[in-house]
Amino acid sequence: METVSSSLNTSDDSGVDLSAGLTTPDGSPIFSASPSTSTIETRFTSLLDLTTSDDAPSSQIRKKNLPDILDPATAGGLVVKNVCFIGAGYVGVPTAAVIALKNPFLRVTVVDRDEFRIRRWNSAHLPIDESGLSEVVRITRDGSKACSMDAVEPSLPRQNGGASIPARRPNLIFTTQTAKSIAEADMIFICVNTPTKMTGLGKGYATDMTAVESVVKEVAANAKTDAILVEKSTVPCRTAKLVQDILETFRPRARMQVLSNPEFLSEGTAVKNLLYPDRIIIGSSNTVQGRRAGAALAKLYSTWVDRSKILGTHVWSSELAKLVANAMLAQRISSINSISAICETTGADVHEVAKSVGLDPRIGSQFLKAGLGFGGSCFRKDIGSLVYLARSLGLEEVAEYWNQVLVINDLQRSRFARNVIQRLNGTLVGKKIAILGFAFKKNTSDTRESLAVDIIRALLNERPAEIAIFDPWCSPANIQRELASLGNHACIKVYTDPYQGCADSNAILVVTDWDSFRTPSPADERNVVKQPQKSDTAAFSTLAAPTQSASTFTGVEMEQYLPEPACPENCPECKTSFIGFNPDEHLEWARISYHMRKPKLVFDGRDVVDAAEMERVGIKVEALGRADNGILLF
Ligand SMILES: NC(=O)C1=CN([C@@H]2O[C@H](COP(=O)(O)OP(=O)(O)OC[C@H]3O[C@@H](n4cnc5c(N)ncnc54)[C@H](O)[C@@H]3O)[C@@H](O)[C@H]2O)C=CC1
Ligand SMILES: O=C(O)[C@H]1O[C@H](OP(=O)(O)OP(=O)(O)OC[C@H]2O[C@@H](n3ccc(=O)[nH]c3=O)[C@H](O)[C@@H]2O)[C@H](O)[C@@H](O)[C@@H]1O
Repeated sequence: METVSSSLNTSDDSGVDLSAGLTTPDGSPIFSASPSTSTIETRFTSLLDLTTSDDAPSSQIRKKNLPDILDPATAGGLVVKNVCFIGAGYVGVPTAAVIALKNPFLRVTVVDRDEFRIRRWNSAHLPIDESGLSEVVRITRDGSKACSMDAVEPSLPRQNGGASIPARRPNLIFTTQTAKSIAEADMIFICVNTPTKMTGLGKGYATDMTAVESVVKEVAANAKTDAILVEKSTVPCRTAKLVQDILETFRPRARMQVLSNPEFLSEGTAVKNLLYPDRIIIGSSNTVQGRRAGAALAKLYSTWVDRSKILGTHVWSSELAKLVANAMLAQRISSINSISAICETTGADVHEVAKSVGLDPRIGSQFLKAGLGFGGSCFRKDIGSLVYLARSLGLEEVAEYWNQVLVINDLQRSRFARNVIQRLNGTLVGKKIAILGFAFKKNTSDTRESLAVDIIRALLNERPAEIAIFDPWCSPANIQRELASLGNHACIKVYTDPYQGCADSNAILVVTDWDSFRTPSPADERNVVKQPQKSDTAAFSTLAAPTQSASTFTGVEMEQYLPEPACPENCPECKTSFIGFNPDEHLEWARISYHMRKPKLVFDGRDVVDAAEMERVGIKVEALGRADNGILLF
């Protein structure tokens, strides 16, 4: 990596007293043996060894104000020209694409061992559906033409009085050439998956570090000696030590720095979250080199993120903060879901309770939506990781506290399935059950940790005639793949037409909160636009600091786009492109009701249908978190 001259003092410049002993805020030695630490598993014992010579614990940093990570004195002079993202998934690509967009002179390479995925990222058929992502990828991967601002968005503020958007060269590359891409990079982001271990030590809780370990070995073998390695994947606290140890083992003379820079985006709003982040956390070791590396990363973000939102922390704090953020969000969901069970038998309405509680600004309204529990690829595994960490430290009560979030989460689906079976007279034999929604939440086609799978598993035991699945956005192939864990069941069918899927069903289960399943209301009409707005695409091109108002998109073909890569003859994706129901349309519930069989029940697991409206079309609704109509107390 190129280094330009810097005023950086090589002695410690953080204002932190590094001579102090390794102590916690209460003065006790960090991670000192507690009565139960003898049970700490060996893997964590080695991770907990804090005695690296160039490092200081975060407790010492906490005693003084953190230095501004973008302070020129901290920043040093590292020049980053090439970055490499390893892992072309939900995190790797949106993050790489937005960094490429906002740093047009940076060369951004995304590598993945999955050739199919990379081929699709290089095609007109992107493998991940995210609002605004195809626009950003087209501009950064293909470059763009100069074009007039007026053609794009007359109301957007002009830069330098100019009325045109300059052309851009491509600066985002997708490839399977891992070794070459790593070798060229000044900074390498690890964005590979970190699922839960399914076998062996810590199974069901501990993080499976196989992919991270394999990537770090590739970095050790191929990277520049002073490359910066960034943990973007969500990893257990103290992974940076593990990474550093692997680097030192396989590349003893290298001087690579390891940073933690966790990602907080949510699927469905990834581009928006990346363009307007709440915060950027950059964890580094408490050394001159560590802070310098952190500052080099902070500089990439500072091209569009206000420096007040870029927080430098110690690397362990950064790693742990990501797990804690997810655990606390999930904890709110389990908290309100635990109340939904009480509501169902008392006559209270959990959604009214949540609204009443959330109006207290100290509590806030977000993540208080009761439903079937949280799905998706991260909450479960990240809480599992936290539980495992606590257990490994001998903190059984802490582990149990967080584990309870998972227990309540599973309970929601089993309560829901049990209610379905009971309301259908305790038997599903000869009955058709339709499932509306397979994605783990609306506005994504991600089927990982779908809530539907647990429900279907429970229903299958009752030998239904058919379980029909419809989702407006998930491809039938992905749904089938996700169902493979249930084994072969001829009664499960996946439909691309909701009306066919629901025809002849005795009951319909609403499993995903898609707006299209809602009974329309005037409020819905006002909120239908979820597509990209012209102004944001314009902001992409001008590199103007985006305004908060330009936070949605409208998917208009922009005149600065260059043609997308042409598909080969017989392109498999052109043939199999999934064209389902338009997610912006509302289901016609009257039409569905007409073709249903008695007792025409809808079990609403997501609070999306209005019981009175449904009653009008002949459907009875059983809503999670609301009293059964028969149990009203007054
Ligand atoms: N999905 C999300 O919304 C968020 C995920 N995260 C974290 O980011 C990490 C990645 O998650 P996703 O992007 O969802 O996963 P993903 O499964 O979509 O993508 C991971 C990619 O890494 C590739 N990969 C695995 N091992 C590789 C290797 N040795 N060499 C090259 N490529 C390799 C896989 O082929 C895959 O394409 C995880 O740690 C996750 O917890 C963090 C925030 C949000
Ligand atoms: O680490 C990650 O992977 C990400 O996990 C979540 O993002 P995501 O899983 O994409 O989706 P969320 O919007 O958080 O929803 C997760 C699940 O909780 C459910 N949920 C959410 C909110 C709520 O009030 N109630 C509720 O049941 C959703 O339906 C969904 O099944 C976090 O919100 C992100 O900040 C984080 O970066």
